[in-house]
Amino acid sequence: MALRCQDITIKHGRGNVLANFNLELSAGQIIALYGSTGSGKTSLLLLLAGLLKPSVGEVFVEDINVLKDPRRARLQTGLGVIPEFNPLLSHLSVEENLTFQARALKLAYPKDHVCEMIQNFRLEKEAKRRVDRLPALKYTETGMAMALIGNPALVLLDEPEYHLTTEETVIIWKRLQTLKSLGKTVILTTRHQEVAAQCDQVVFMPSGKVVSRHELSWNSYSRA
Ligand SMILES: Nc1ncnc2c1ncn2[C@@H]1O[C@H](COP(=O)(O)OP(=O)(O)OP(=O)(O)O)[C@@H](O)[C@H]1O
Repeated sequence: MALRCQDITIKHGRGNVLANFNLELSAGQIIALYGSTGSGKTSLLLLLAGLLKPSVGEVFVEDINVLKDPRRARLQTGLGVIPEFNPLLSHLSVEENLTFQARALKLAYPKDHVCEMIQNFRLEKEAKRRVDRLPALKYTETGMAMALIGNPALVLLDEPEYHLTTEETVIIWKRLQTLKSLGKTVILTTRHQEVAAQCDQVVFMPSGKVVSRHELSWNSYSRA
């Protein structure tokens, strides 16, 4: 089991973003949280990352209770760039950001992990550049490197196609397939049907209804 959300209610202000929300997903898949603006996709990512507390409910990642054991859960969960909660420090370089993350996760041999990520994402030329001066693809890849540096089982990405060209989106998609082949679970948010349709499973937000790609019929489910 990659994750389980049990009877989750998230309140923002006076309203509920999610109410009595339940979700169970198995490991090793690419999963889309698909829904329109304001349907709670980012809130769910933050919840899974342990960065948002629900008013009610429990969250388990790899059988770790995220609310009761956030430190252990954090080692299993890598979060990419989220506009509302961006882990990238804009005035620091790629290398400095990765080093910061490696130290925050208390990884042994942080330099080795930083070098590995820079090599894997072919960020050698950009390593000393400030992240706010990177082209969009390299910025997204730096966010993915930040998410992956602790070798988590679950990788969370908020609209990874955002700001990217079609060709760049294909490059990111290949990277996601590689993560899947390594046994990782990838959860991404999207507002785009064509992105969701490429994923193994689609979670319709805010209902939490899960449909596998093979069962998907957009005509009947697009308003689920
Ligand atoms: N910190 C906050 N305080 C108050 N309301 C919030 C907060 N964060 C999110 N919301 C509200 O909660 C609802 C869900 O927001 P969320 O960002 O999770 O949706 P989303 O599906 O990711 O939307 P988008 O596709 O635009 O990113 C929205 O109505 C939003 O305005």
